[in-house]
Amino acid sequence: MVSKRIVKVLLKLLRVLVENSNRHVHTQFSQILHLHSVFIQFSTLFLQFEFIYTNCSVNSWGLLKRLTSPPKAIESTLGQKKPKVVFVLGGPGSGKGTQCANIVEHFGYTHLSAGDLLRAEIKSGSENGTMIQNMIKEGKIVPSEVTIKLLEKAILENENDKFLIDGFPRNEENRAAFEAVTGIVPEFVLFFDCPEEEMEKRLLGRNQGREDDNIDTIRKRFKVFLESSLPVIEHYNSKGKVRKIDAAKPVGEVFEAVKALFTPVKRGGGGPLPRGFYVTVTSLISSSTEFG
Ligand SMILES: Nc1ncnc2c1ncn2[C@@H]1O[C@H](COP(=O)(O)OP(=O)(O)O)[C@@H](O)[C@H]1O
Ligand SMILES: Nc1ccn([C@@H]2O[C@H](COP(=O)(O)OP(=O)(O)O)[C@@H](O)[C@H]2O)c(=O)n1
Repeated sequence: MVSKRIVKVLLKLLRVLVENSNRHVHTQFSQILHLHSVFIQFSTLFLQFEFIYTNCSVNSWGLLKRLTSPPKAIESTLGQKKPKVVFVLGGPGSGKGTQCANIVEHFGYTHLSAGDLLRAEIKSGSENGTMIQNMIKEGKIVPSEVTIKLLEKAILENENDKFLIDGFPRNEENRAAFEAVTGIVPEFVLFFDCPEEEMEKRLLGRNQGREDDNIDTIRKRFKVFLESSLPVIEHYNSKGKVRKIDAAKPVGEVFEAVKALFTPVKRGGGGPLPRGFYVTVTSLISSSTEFG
């Protein structure tokens, strides 16, 4: 250790000074002796500090830095990464996951499905598992804190800087909390617009063994989508961020429309929803909902 070596060199120097002492040297010698004693005290303290934290398996320099710098907020961690984020929204069964897989393949994004992350959390046996499972069974939205933590971890663990966040934000609480905690503003919001009858048919035929793909839960999810998720799309529409896709078409045709949004030279296939735009998902309710 450097400090031990310095102490040894100093002691050697002192010995040489004592051996060759004369009157002139003697005055300097007492000053050096004083300095030496101060130095020894400091070194001892430093060695004790080093010993304690090495034995606590903590890097003392790292610990010092952590103690002297303010606690890092999630925002600053994600803020440093500055990921490019596209939110992928749409009703249950509108084809979000299907199209995300295509975008990943063609445009190098990483797909993060909020629903998949929550299902993985249940499987991992986490303490939140039972709560998440019950919420999903009821088609309810899991508290933002839980979902945001999972998203943040997934973003930070991945080296990519381009992410498709699928199925999030699903309500105003999701949206506001994500913005407040991460500081991330989406590049745009990809909105898959699909009528209820089509989504219901797709979900009942999805066959992925999902507990929530039964008619009772599907109806609850449609209701939650209308009441809680559409206002989020409306919010982003008012900021000119929504790119609407007609998701009732066959997979290939839907992807052609999606491609246009991700290909810079061909950009222009989407664009913000015009004021007074009516979405087909509003067949879920008796009257249409007006955006803008
Ligand atoms: N454009 C489409 N036309 C017909 N079926 C589709 C289309 N897009 C997706 N599907 C099918 O519908 C089901 C739901 O699609 P998925 O991508 O899982 O939707 P979401 O992620 O929005 O819930 C899947 O079985 C999928 O294969
Ligand atoms: N942001 C989110 C996303 C999903 N979820 C839960 O996960 C369920 C499934 O979401 P999903 O995105 O995988 O599936 P779809 O409903 O879009 O088909 C939702 O019905 C919610 O219960 C949530 O609570 N919060």
